[in-house]
Amino acid sequence: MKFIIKLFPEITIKSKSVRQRMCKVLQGNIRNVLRRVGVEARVRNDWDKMVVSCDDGDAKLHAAVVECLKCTPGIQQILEVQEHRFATLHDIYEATAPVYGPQLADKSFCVRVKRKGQHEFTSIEIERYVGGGLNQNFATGGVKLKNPQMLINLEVENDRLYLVSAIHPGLGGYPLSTQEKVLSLISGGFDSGVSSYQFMKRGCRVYFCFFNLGGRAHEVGVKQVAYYLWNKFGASHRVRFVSVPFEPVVGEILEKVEDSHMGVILKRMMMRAASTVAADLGIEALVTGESVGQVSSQTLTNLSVIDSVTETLILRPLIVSDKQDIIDTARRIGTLEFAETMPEYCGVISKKPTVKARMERVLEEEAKFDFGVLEQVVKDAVYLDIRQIGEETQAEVQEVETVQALSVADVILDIRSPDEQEERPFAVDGHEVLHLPFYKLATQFGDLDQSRTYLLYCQKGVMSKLQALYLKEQGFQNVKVYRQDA
Ligand SMILES: Nc1ncnc2c1ncn2[C@@H]1O[C@H](COP(=O)(O)OP(=O)(O)OP(=O)(O)O)[C@@H](O)[C@H]1O
Repeated sequence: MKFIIKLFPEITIKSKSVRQRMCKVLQGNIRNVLRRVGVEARVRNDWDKMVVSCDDGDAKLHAAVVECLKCTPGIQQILEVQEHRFATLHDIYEATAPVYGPQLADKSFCVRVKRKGQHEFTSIEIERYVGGGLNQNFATGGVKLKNPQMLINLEVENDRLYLVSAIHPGLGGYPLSTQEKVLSLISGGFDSGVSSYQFMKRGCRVYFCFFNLGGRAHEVGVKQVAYYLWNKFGASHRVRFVSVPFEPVVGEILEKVEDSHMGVILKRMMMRAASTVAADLGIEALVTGESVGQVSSQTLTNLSVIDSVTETLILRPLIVSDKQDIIDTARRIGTLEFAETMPEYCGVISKKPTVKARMERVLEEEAKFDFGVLEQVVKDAVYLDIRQIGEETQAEVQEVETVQALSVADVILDIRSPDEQEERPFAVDGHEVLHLPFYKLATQFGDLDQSRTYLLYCQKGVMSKLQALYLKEQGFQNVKVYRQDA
């Protein structure tokens, strides 16, 4: 299969050398992400577009290739094409007729051509020639320029003809890693997932930093979101997931800091720790999901007090976004369901948080805080290669059996999101498959018939392992993981 990749529009205003560098990066990124789904692709750079050629086998793999390209930053549009060489106008018709002619029975149609290069004919002449030929030689429903039942898109460039069979919108943005790295403070809610995604789309390698405020389930959940985002939009490059065990800091704040200042001081502690982690990773900017006024304590005064704790640049891409827009983006990128069910583990919620923190007062409160505690948690931070999240889970859940063979009493529990279930229906011959999306497991697994054994199924086997671990922790022993290729 061949794909034409239309580059992000901003590339046209880049200098030749920047453009070359960005294209080279994108070429590599495309190869990398396709390799992850088992496809070795050739990527030809043609200045204003790229042509990706690969053997993508069956329909399932083809869909996986398209999905990868749709989620790769720096791509504006993806055209599925057949490539032909031609010399004359008639050659174009000859290549087009066998592909589209049989599909045109009784259908109105229209031919649209985009042309580049020196030719003896114009785009309109090609449209007329090919359209006329198809209309004469096949039993079509006639040419209709407005709202035809079938639109035939052709791209002509020098001596190459591309027959376009499908057009998919790309992500836009910049190719990943053409911009510098950032450290995203991720808490698993709607906001930090979206802010992380925005930086990936803009071409930054997004590393993740999570402050564990207490709660294994929260950490599992946040790891899931970070892994999901990386796997979907950023898998061309390795990044780290850093988990900082922040419970001792929370304890220290609860004990020593006056109630109204706890929130601001917790954030200042996070920024101090994140700056150290960032410096350690050679990263110059932190990203958060904060926006003005979202909660009463996210005032400009407080944000400014928070910022002053570090020289590291703090970026807040959602600063003026409306919550509904953030939620809509979360839904579009697939993080909504994670966020909706993320357990809240913040014990440091002031009953009456200050909206106008004063610096002197903050310093006074912080003077009571033992900074040795902060130093220690930063030392204890765990740095994971994000790919390890899958592997780590595997190691942690040794006691969760992964099975391939099914016994009659087993029930497969498909825990994928409803969208995914609809897109890629999953069935096993002669076996019962129940559907319970992962975000309902915590509340509804207990309602299932507990005399049965449930084999959790998801596409990649990562989520099912994490969830199996979680259920085991909740005391359910009747869970295993189901892999077709276990
Ligand atoms: N436990 C945490 N670990 C890492 N970052 C955090 C944590 N808690 C908060 N943050 C960062 O601070 C930002 C604001 O957090 P806050 O709790 O005030 O808002 P929020 O609405 O809960 O954010 P989100 O929707 O991203 O969870 C988050 O977007 C995130 O970037």
